[in-house]
Amino acid sequence: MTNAVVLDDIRKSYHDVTAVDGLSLTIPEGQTLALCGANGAGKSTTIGMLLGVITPDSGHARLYDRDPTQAVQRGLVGAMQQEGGTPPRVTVKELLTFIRATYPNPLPMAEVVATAQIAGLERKRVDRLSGGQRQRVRFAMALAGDPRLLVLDEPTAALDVRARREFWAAMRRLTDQGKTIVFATHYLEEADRQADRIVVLAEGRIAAEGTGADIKAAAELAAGSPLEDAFLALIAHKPLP
Ligand SMILES: Nc1ncnc2c1ncn2[C@@H]1O[C@H](COP(=O)(O)OP(=O)(O)OP(=O)(O)O)[C@@H](O)[C@H]1O
Repeated sequence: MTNAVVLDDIRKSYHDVTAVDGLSLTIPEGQTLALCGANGAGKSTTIGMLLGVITPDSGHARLYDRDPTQAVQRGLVGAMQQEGGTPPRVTVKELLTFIRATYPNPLPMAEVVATAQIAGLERKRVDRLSGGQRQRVRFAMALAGDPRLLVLDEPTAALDVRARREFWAAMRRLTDQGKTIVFATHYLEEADRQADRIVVLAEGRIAAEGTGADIKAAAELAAGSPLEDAFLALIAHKPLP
């Protein structure tokens, strides 16, 4: 089986803060993986190293058995990081046209627009969108190259209830096509419902992983308990950042 992602003992510190502390993770192609953890647990730093935008102090990340930067350049990966990434003064359509042109086999514009639910926004300036609209445009940017792997840092954070529901319906269509998806979230019910596998990070390490039921078992809770209870039990001894 092809592995989309291999993280091998990656570490990253910022001065005296250890953001990621020897994390190893293999994600087979086609899997949907949720990365959960408290503020400061190391999710975004892990995603940054996975994408090759943050260099690990030690260990290494491989995507499709390549260097992450090379995999990104080949259009194998589409990413939506937490903030920024949209230039001012261009329209949504101009931005997506430009991005699609940088990929060898981009997704047809109509499919990008439909999947990211941005119909009607194409002529708007990117810097005049609402938070939720901008988030959907950033999702469209991640989709534009028709990547095999989508890496999404808190993709539903600014979405309203309907947009969130439609986002997950679109994600299910993508997983049905065999895409691999890695997403970070604070919404544990979303992780439980949408992911094949949940990884709980605490202080830059994997505190528990598996299905929602596995996470509850790791926290020694009954299967019917809310995942949030398991999560809080697993990170209970960690101080607030
Ligand atoms: N560029 C940086 N410079 C200094 N410290 C950093 C930097 N980036 C992250 N950190 C620190 O590393 C730790 C992990 O941060 P990271 O952003 O990976 O966490 P996170 O799990 O994504 O948090 P959140 O849920 O709040 O987005 C935190 O203590 C953070 O303050």
